[in-house]
Amino acid sequence: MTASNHLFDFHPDWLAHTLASASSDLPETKRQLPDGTQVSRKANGVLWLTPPAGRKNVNNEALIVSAGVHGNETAPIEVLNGLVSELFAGEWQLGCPVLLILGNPPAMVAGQRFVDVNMNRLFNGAHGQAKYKGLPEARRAQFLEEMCRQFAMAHHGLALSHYDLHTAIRPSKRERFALYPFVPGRSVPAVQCEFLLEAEVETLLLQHQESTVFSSFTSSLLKAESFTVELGKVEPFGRNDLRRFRGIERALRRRFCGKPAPQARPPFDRLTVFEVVHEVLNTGPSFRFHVPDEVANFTQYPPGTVIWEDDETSYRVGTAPEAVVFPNPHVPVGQRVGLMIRAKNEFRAG
Ligand SMILES: O=C(O)CCC(=O)N[C@@H](CCC(=O)O)C(=O)O
Ligand SMILES: [Zn+2]
Repeated sequence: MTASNHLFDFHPDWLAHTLASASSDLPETKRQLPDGTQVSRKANGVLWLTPPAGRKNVNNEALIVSAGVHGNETAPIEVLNGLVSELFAGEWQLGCPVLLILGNPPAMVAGQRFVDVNMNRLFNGAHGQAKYKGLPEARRAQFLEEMCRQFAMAHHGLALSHYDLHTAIRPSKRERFALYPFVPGRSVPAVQCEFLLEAEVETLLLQHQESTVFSSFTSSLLKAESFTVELGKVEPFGRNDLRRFRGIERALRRRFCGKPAPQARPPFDRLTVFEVVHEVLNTGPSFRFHVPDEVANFTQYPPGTVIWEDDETSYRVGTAPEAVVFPNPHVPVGQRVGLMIRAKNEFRAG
């Protein structure tokens, strides 16, 4: 009997087990891999991995990697599941502590972005708002915050990074891009830009304000270097072309193994950096969004274009062209309808 089928109650892998247990409250279960790596299944879809004492942590780091915070964004879930299967099969050994999270198992089973409420608007304490009281997604966000807090405390001497992996609803003129949460006074470390390039992510958006997304919580509260990483387009389980996700898979495997970073190589040796200049919010019944439904991420608009208006105000593109990301007017009042971004600079590796 292998460690994996024991831990996953005889399901073939972590993902199958997580889907089958989506509506259960599982107790913590611990196992040890043959090389001494400790595996703790903290709850459904949450694995806390610790290498054996004495193994050198070459990059002096601890990693949180999440996927499935939106249940229909399946490719990164399949990537993480594949890496867990490799580790459990002994194909490589763990080089640093890792917390792996499949965010919203009931939404994964339903094949939906969320069940009751978008979980990626519930972090940084937003889960405590009265309107979310009693909702399973609010409880899960609170639990995930607590898991991350405990993991950060347990490894407080190590550099903490968090990669929250997603796929986008719309097609994109830039296939893969990352968002860097806003924390006053900080800038993106070169080593993180190099990691994004290693993962074949060539575009970075700098957020302009703190928010209630998962990566903003781990950045602001846990001082992690965190990113939301958009890796392609939403597809159902089994319909992803996983060859398009090899970059992130390779780069994460390398970090999990604790190997040093490789030299950046063309074409993945420069990162285009954008800054968010305006967040479009649904302002209420008179809100009108002038970006059509089929527009791709990174579609550019010339100066002066009216992007949205309501009966009181409007937003026009400023003096330089701006592009739209995540256009989606079908959100509750007060929530994000899209981001307007402007090119800032380029990061060149090496
Ligand atoms: O394609 C879309 O419209 C949404 C894709 C997605 O889920 N993106 C994240 C971004 C989080 C961030 O701003 O860091 C989200 O909307 O939650
Ligand atoms: Zn998402």
